[in-house]
Parts: sequence; structure tokens; C-alpha cells
Amino acid sequence: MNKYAEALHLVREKEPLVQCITNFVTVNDCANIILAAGGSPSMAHDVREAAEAARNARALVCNMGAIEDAPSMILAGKEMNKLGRPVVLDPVAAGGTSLRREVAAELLKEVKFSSIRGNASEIRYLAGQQTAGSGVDVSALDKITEENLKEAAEMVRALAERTGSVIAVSGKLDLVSDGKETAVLRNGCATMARITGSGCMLTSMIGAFCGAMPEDCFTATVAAMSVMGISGEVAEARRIKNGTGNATFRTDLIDAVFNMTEEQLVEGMQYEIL
Ligand SMILES: Nc1ncnc2c1ncn2[C@@H]1O[C@H](COP(=O)(O)OP(=O)(O)O)[C@@H](O)[C@H]1O
Ligand SMILES: Cc1ncsc1CCOP(=O)(O)O
Ligand SMILES: [Mg+2]
Repeated sequence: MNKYAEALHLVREKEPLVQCITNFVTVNDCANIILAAGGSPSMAHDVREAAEAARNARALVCNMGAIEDAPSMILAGKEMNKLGRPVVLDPVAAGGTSLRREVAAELLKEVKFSSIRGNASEIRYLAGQQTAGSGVDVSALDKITEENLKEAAEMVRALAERTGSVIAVSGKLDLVSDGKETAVLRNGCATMARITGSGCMLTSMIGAFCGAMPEDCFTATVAAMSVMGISGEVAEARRIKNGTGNATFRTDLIDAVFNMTEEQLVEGMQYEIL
């Protein structure tokens, strides 16, 4: 079986429990997209139970949109590291404020992440580049384009090598690297950036895929990013056909993940190893 199809198959077969410590803006969408993919979400985030709750899970997602929950992320992250289970980071607005810069550094020091997924401003900040990002959305100056693809791929590869994590940057072009292999993915559509939560949902889904395929978080991350991108294309076709807007798009995006088949994934993936 194609390894990306296998990753989707394993999510549905294993129904991994994914512990998400995530923000109040998009928490419901994150839970629903994990369910759509085939996993089982738990959003427990209180510092008094975070480590114990994580112990029951196959993967942990730490989303820095919940900056106030950083102590829970560290306790739960260390617990999952001890158990050898995947921990996924979404560095929401990592370079945006001094608090976020401090928390990002502390998380990277205290917890070993299997996979880190952010937009280009967030990942460029973690890589030590000067960035123009200040909020949760990517800055136009930081975006990855066909023109700067080579430089961006090297930035992502070097960060993966330095952290020992799979690094994933999302946008019009997605890049994923484990430090050895670097892939560019060309699925998705611009409407995905017109809803809040497409990034948080994607990171949550990476958690489900890594939980189902912990021995190969690179393949799991590429598969989850491709499922998300193809689902965006399906939802966009419906939006254009029906003349709907971003609210319906968000629902159609989750529906498309729910209905994604292994064949659709293999046929729809626009994937290239650089
Ligand atoms: N212009 C675009 N074209 C295609 N896909 C996009 C575009 N912008 C965002 N996406 C997709 O939307 C999802 C969320 O990515 P992104 O918007 O970068 O995250 P965030 O919401 O964290 O900033 C990813 O699957 C990404 O590939
Ligand atoms: C708007 C906002 N503010 C704090 S977290 C958050 C959600 C960000 O979600 P995404 O990065 O997936 O658009
Ligand atoms: Mg984001």
C-alpha cells in the first residue's frame, strides 16, 4: 500500500486518542477535524491533570494560541517524551510578543517535538530569521513562493536538523522536512487562509496521523498536510458551485476530511521531493 494511504488507513483503524492543549478560538474545530480524520480528541488542558490525561493518549498537540497553558504543555510534553509518544507543536504567533518568544524557547528546551507545524512567519522566527509576523497570520513578506522556494527549503531542512523534529511550513506551498528528506506540497486553496483555524486544525490532524504512525512522523505529517490540502480543494469547488462564503467553507472542509478516501489522497496529492 502507498505509505500516505497507509497513514490515513491507520488513523481510521487505530482511532488514536489525541490530547490537545489548544486555544479557545478554534478548539471546537480542532476536535471535529480529529474526529473527521478518524481519531478521538481530548481537549483537557488544566495544569492539574494535563500529564495524567496525556498518559492515556497516543499523541499530544501543544498549540501556542493557548499561551496561558504553557505550564500544562511542558508537564504533558515531558510525560509523552518519557513514554516515547509523539508531541506536535503549533507555534502560533511565536515571534509576535516577548511572552511568545520566551514561551517558544522554553517549550523547545523542555520538550522534544516529533513535528512542528506553523505558517512561514512562525517557522522563519523559530529558524532564527528576521520576520515580519506579529499576529497569528503569515506576513506577506515571509511567504514561501516558487521564487524563494530553494532558500525556504534550506531554512526548513536546517531547522529540522537542529531540533530533531519534522518541520512543516504551510501556505500556498507547504514544505515538510525531517532534515534528510524535504518535500514540497502544492495542494490547497486561498480560501483556507480566510477562515480562522485552518492551521490549528491541520496541526491537530498531524497529531492524529503521528499518533497512528509514531514510527514515521515525516510520512504522517506529509499525509495529514495532503489530506488537508485536498480537502480544501473539495470545499473550494463547492463554494464556487454554490456561491457560499467562508463559514460554509469551514464546514465543507471538515466534511471533505470525513469523506476522504485513500484513493482520493493518492490521486490528489501534489507532492515533490526536492
Ligand atoms: N494561498 C493558499 N493556497 C493554498 N493553500 C493554502 C493557502 N493558504 C493557506 N493554505 C493552506 O491552509 C492550511 C493552513 O495553513 P496556514 O494558513 O499557513 O496556517 P495558519 O492558519 O496557522 O496561518 C494549510 O493546509 C495550507 O496549505
Ligand atoms: C485568532 C487566534 N488568536 C489566538 S489563537 C487564534 C487562532 C489561530 O488559528 P489559525 O492559525 O489556525 O488560523
Ligand atoms: Mg496558525
